[in-house]
Amino acid sequence: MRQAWRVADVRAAERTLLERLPDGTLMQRAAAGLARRCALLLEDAGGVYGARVLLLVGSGDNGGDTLFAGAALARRGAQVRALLMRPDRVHLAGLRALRAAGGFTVRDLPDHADLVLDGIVGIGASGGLRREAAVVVERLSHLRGRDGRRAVVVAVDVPSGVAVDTGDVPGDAVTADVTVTFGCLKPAHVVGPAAVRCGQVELVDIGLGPVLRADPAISVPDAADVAEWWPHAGPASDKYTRGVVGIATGSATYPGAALLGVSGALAGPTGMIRYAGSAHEEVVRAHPSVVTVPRVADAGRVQAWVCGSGLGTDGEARTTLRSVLATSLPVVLDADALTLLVDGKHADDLRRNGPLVITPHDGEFKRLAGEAPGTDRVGAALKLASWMNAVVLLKGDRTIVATPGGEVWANPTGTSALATAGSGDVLAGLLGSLLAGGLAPERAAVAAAYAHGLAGRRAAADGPVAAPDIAAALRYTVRDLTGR
Ligand SMILES: NC(=O)C1=CN([C@@H]2O[C@H](COP(=O)(O)OP(=O)(O)OC[C@H]3O[C@@H](n4cnc5c(N)ncnc54)[C@H](O)[C@@H]3O)[C@@H](O)[C@H]2O)[C@@H](O)CC1
Repeated sequence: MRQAWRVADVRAAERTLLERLPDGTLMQRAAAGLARRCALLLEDAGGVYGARVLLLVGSGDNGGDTLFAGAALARRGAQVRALLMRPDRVHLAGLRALRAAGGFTVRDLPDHADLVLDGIVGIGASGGLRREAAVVVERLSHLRGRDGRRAVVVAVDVPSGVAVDTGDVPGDAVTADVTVTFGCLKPAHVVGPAAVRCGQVELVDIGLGPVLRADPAISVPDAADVAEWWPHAGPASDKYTRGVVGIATGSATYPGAALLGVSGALAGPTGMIRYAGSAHEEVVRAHPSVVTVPRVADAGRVQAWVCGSGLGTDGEARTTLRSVLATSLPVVLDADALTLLVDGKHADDLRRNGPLVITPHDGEFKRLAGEAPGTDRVGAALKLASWMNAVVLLKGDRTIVATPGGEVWANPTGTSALATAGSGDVLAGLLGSLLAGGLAPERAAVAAAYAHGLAGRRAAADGPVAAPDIAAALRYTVRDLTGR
């Protein structure tokens, strides 16, 4: 698991360290780690000696890191040029170090560079990029290096132009191949469109960890977390003790939603699936292991329900929703069930004891919350989670899972391959199975999003992806993830 901290908490930790260490120590640590990573990138691309390195240098300490790293590369024989955003306000010690190592300043963007270090602005950024910086950033993609290859862009701490605490990208911003960050991750590395701008994120240890006292803002699961959480059958397990998941999705009009939900659940840990709904004949034909009935009331015992997609919004759909909410079991609500919640007729049904997980995309979120997630997706998801007393899985390139208690997770496995009709039905089915298998709601949501993303990637490796391909890939993804 990795974790990200907000700027104010990073600053507080940095202040503590700065009081304990001689002046400049932190910046030297940061610059040394940055230079080491840049040297490795250059070695991969033909060597450090003679490589053309361009530094984009802002007026704060982010520019200082960049100048010191540039000096280290110049000492190894790289031709280092620095473009200063504000020559009148530059980190003077950094500039002196660069010059002493043989580096130069330039007045305009050169035509060629093998490596660009983006040190325009780091965690001290406020608002969108200023004009002089935006003009430079717009032209970066034209830079060419050795053999006509595109210059490799390394962002120092964060890509300039991103909103560090929210992961928003309000305007022009650097798109990096690698982001070298210091001390700890920040939200922009793991959520929102900013995370995509970071490329590969690498962390340089500057000794911040022991003095980071605040709780992290966001956690990012890894494969080991998901494997550890995934419920496993033991020698004494039977189909009931492994959990029974109830799927109340789809309808005679939309049987596909039912089939996809079931196929997602089939990749989960439960020993049995019960389907309740008007698509019951199609479901049993396609999946003979599923026990099917026409109505939730007839379904028998389950340990969790999935309700929503393809249900429609008529009286029968309302009855289905009411029936699952009347239980005290964990419930996943998706798609049409979320639409049904909007008109307020189910307010009383929502006052229940059982855990609730909702899985909106942005449009559904807007209908539920009254406004789109906006620029602060984490903040918006937390607000809705608290308001609905539900775990909110807000779908996106970096799907967010927020709990009513204030915990936030960002899924790192997302892929655009998942943006296809029915993909969410597969996710909801898997999530329901994990809940029925005994996993706590937030872990079930995090683990389902993680496996679903990996399955999307696996399916995409074979060509264009439709939802059944994601469901088919899930089985192998779960095997690889859990070793079973
Ligand atoms: N504080 C510390 O102890 C450490 C800080 N480090 C570096 O210092 C950085 C933070 O330094 P600062 O606090 O000086 O802040 P930054 O260097 O991130 O940014 C502040 C400067 O950027 C300008 N600026 C602000 N918003 C801008 C915008 N939208 N467009 C263009 N320019 C803008 C400001 O005028 C100011 O001069 C970190 O990101 C990291 O790179 C590292 O050296 C590690 C230790």
